[in-house]
Amino acid sequence: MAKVGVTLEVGSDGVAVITMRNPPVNALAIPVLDGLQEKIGEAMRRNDVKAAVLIGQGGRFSGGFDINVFAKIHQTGNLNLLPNVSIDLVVNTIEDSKKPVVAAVEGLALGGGLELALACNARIATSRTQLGLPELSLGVIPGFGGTQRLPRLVGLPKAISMMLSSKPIMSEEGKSLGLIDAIVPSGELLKASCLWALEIAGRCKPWLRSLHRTDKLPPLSEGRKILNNAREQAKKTAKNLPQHQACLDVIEEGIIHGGYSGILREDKVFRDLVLSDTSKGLVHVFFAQRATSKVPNVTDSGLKPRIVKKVAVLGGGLMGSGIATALILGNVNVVLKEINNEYLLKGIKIIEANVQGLVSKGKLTTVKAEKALSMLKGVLDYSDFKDVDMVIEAVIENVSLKQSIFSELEKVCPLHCILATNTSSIDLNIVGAKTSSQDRIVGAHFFSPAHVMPLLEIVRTDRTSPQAILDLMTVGKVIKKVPVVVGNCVGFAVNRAFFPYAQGAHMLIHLGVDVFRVDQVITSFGFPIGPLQLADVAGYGVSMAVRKIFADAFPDRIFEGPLMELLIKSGRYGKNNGKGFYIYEKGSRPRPDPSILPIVEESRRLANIMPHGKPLSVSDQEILEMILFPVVNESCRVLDEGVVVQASDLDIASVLGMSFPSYRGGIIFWADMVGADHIYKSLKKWSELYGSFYKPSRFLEERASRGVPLSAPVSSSAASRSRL
Ligand SMILES: C[C@H](O)CC(=O)SCCNC(=O)CCNC(=O)[C@H](O)C(C)(C)COP(=O)(O)OP(=O)(O)OC[C@H]1O[C@@H](n2cnc3c(N)ncnc32)[C@H](O)[C@@H]1OP(=O)(O)O
Repeated sequence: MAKVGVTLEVGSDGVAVITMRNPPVNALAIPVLDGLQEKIGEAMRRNDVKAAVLIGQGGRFSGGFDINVFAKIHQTGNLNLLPNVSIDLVVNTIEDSKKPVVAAVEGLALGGGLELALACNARIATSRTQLGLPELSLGVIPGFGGTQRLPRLVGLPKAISMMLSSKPIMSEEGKSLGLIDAIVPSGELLKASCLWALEIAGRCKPWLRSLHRTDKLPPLSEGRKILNNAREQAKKTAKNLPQHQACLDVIEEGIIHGGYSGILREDKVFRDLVLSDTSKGLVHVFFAQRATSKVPNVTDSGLKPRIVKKVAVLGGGLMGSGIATALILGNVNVVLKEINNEYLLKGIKIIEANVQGLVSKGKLTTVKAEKALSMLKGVLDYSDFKDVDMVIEAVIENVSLKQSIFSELEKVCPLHCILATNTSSIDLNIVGAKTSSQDRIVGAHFFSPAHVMPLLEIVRTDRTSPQAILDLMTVGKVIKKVPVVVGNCVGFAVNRAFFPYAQGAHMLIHLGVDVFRVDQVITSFGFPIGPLQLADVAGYGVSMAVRKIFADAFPDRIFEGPLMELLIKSGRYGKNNGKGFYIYEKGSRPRPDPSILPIVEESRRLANIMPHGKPLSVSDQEILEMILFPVVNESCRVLDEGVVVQASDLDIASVLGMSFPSYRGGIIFWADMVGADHIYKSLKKWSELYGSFYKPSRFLEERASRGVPLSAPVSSSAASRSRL
């Protein structure tokens, strides 16, 4: 039996059981869709069939249309690869069939998977089954009729919220909304669904066609009001994303002109959106994120991850407490060690506040919060370290302190214990220099706030064992992070690639560009905050320390304007002391602080880099490029040195660690969309005008001259320099 396809089996009760098979999630690949057309058609023609049940193999109904098809269309531009499903299969073959079809839904029904179920005459589900239409998160809208049938089953407001948020609901909620007809235990799903289908055929249960229903739809004027509110909301929350407004327009079409008309419009808009840059970026991110789980010589080496039950966190500062919070929320026992009672209590308080914050936002129940906090133990010595499986050190960035901690850890922890450090800047070989456990030493670089930011950069040296990496990757996944394995270098992948980000902003300010315009351009591009507000949030002390590290490592390409020093001298440290580029007041959005301008003027005067002493006149596009192209340039060096396994890892790291807009696909994907040639020529021009900060890297120059995308794998000679 082929691994991918559809089977039909007719039972003695006269019910045809039609099973979709495409492990692991029964994605609706073309052979599955063809198989459905064929087998459902056959069931409708056969005289021994009274009704049909649609089910997915292996406890999962379907994860939706095969996203690989989108990727193929993005590569080729060939829209003909999209099958005609919405009318031929979903309306004509399923919904308008002469015999009832019931969906037996287990595990998950997402996207096209749920849309098939919506077209069936009833839906029977197991408990805790995920139901959702996440298409907008891929830059498209539902394309198998979901925009029309979901509002008709659950009502307009709920349908809009499910589609615009892309978040699934559970079958229990689906039952209360009328999306699901009954919830049954897993072992009884097929039997109950067959019975339901027979009862519809026998007219003991209503024979409902979702597209024909209107009972849950509001009157036209109310519907328009709901849609207009959603449009206004989406303008704020989904800036730059065409699929949100398009989805609302398509829903409206169906409310005004009827479901079938809505289906036709949906099909057209769906096809237009598949080719949008947004869809290209988001589909790339979907696969890139999954590709981070495949690390050569680690995940393919046959090793099994060991269970990590207990982790010690050293240091209860902001990072240590955030890491401890993430661990206890993931059901991992944590021992938090500090050097004195005062610091320990401070750390525990931060953790409690982190957990409480999630409860207040409705993201965690009180019961789960209590359970999480019960997994935390504060200590002042190493006696509890004798049975820990992993230690994550998160003390201040001080080489000799870290070295002495690691040599101590080697003595007090069991032999299998992984010794991880959260350093963001110190070479791991130096951290572990005074131990003989280099194989167990690994970087666990979390991003602040560690219990919120999804990226976990796992830093390996040439001596870190594959087992230690695999175990840390597994812990990362348990605590719902996305682990990206990177090589050991100054700043690792993310901070290294983005070190020119703040400096690019400072360069522009000193060239005479308005401070707040810089942030505005960057937020219009899609970052949540600009580089100057980011400096406020991180604190100027941190910015100065980071700049020093990079200035030492890469003196040839650093821009050091005097602005930060002047700000600190005038008593400004950023958001922490309430004095930054912006004014921060509780309950309102940060406002630009005009009192910063004389300091900026003074800094410009001291730096004296404005051409002919006059402020540079630039467009918003140039501002964007003068900040992001240097980041692309440094990213090229990261690729050239083999710091990441593949270019797409840097995309994911930039999205999850730096909040680069996901719909632009990540830093390298975006750069390839812009074109290496344009980036190279721009940097070259600016390097001649403004100095070596902009000097194009060898890698960029080579790719641009050969017309090879930056994302293409590095050559074998470069791969031999890999740090992985
Ligand atoms: C016309 C329609 O309206 C359009 C659509 O239906 S678009 C598709 C809508 N569906 C989605 O967006 C769901 C996408 N998938 C997911 O969110 C998650 O994979 C999931 C919740 C289904 C399962 O998650 P999880 O168990 O963690 O497994 P995960 O690692 O993500 O996926 C397992 C494998 O299935 C693949 N996969 C999952 N959904 C897929 C899909 N819809 N198409 C193709 N492959 C898919 C993944 O790429 C991964 O492959 P890999 O092992 O080779 O890396």
